[in-house]
Amino acid sequence: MADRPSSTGSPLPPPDPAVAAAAADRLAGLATPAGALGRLGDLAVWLSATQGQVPPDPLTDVRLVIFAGDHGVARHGVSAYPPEITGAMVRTFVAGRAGVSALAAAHDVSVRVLDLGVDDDLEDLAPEVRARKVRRSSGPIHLEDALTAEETRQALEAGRAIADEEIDGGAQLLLSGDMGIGNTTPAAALVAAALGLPAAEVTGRGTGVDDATWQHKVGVIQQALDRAGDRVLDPVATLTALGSADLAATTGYLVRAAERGVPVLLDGLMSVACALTADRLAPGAAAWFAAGHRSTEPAQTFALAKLGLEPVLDLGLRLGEGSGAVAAVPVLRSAVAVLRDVALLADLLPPE
Ligand SMILES: O=C(O)c1ccc[n+]([C@@H]2O[C@H](COP(=O)([O-])O)[C@@H](O)[C@H]2O)c1
Ligand SMILES: Cc1cc2nc[nH]c2cc1C
Repeated sequence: MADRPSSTGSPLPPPDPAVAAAAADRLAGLATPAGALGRLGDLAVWLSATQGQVPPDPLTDVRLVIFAGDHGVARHGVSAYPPEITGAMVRTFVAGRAGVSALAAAHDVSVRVLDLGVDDDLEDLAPEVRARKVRRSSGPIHLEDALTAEETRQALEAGRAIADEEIDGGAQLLLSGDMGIGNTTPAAALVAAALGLPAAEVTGRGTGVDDATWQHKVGVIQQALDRAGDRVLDPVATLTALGSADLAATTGYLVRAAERGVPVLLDGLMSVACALTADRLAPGAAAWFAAGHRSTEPAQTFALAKLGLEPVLDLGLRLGEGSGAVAAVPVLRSAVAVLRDVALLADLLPPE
């Protein structure tokens, strides 16, 4: 696959390599056969390095932010559901009754939902939910730009500020989630743009479109890519042409978490498409990301491969909302527990 160049920035520093080496030493010395902890061991080493300490602290403050927005393209026959669902689901997150709400309650993850571009004023909700709103919906990307350059800047900045708020509030691990009917179309376009792939390879079934709708969706994504032209060489211009306020904000949130040295657990297609964009904007950011799960969307698998991330779970999920990331949190907590609490083999054996 033909890679696109990154546009800006010197590489971000990775999680501390010396701490990673010390964590790997401790892992190797645990009272388990060598390698027996498999990927739990890898995750424990990564978490140690992100925290800069061995063993890592237990994950008691895990926070999900759901970035919500509508997409002009959703009025052009690319989804199995109408755009009115987006605002209704934002109200459902606030009420704590969505799929992700149940998972988050089960796994002690806090949930914050923010309207970046929902095509509904949501005036019945608390002003905090709307405080970062950039606009109502986005331009239909096959016909016009999703955003203006100024709106993209504003949304990226909003995402950065949201990450700062959560980190300053004590987050040890951040999760990103999405809500927006039609959003698998711009997210797949972002991945195609970053990786130089044709629409037919990245297009998935989203909420469950039939064959004819899938074929139409491929055409819409290819038209959007052709319309964007060379702007796909620049990640910010790509967000303006093909993204949306919620996807740009998610990207800013991920970049800022990596800059602040706070680990992120990614979710499905939207989260991972934004992680790919974040790593284009701030090369090295991906070292701060882990993949919660593999979504059924093909574009997510391409983006994960490019980022070098192996998902923790593979459950056939395609809900979005941050659900796959939240479902993976107990696995990360398990990784921390083994590196903290398992005895050292050397301590079990009588001294020679
Ligand atoms: O996270 C994923 O990979 C994922 C895959 C398919 C669908 N979704 C969710 O479904 C909505 C987008 O699907 P669609 O068909 O409307 O583009 C949006 O609200 C997402 O949260 C999410
Ligand atoms: C009901 C519903 C809930 C969702 N959550 C994320 N995307 C969604 C799409 C629909 C249609």
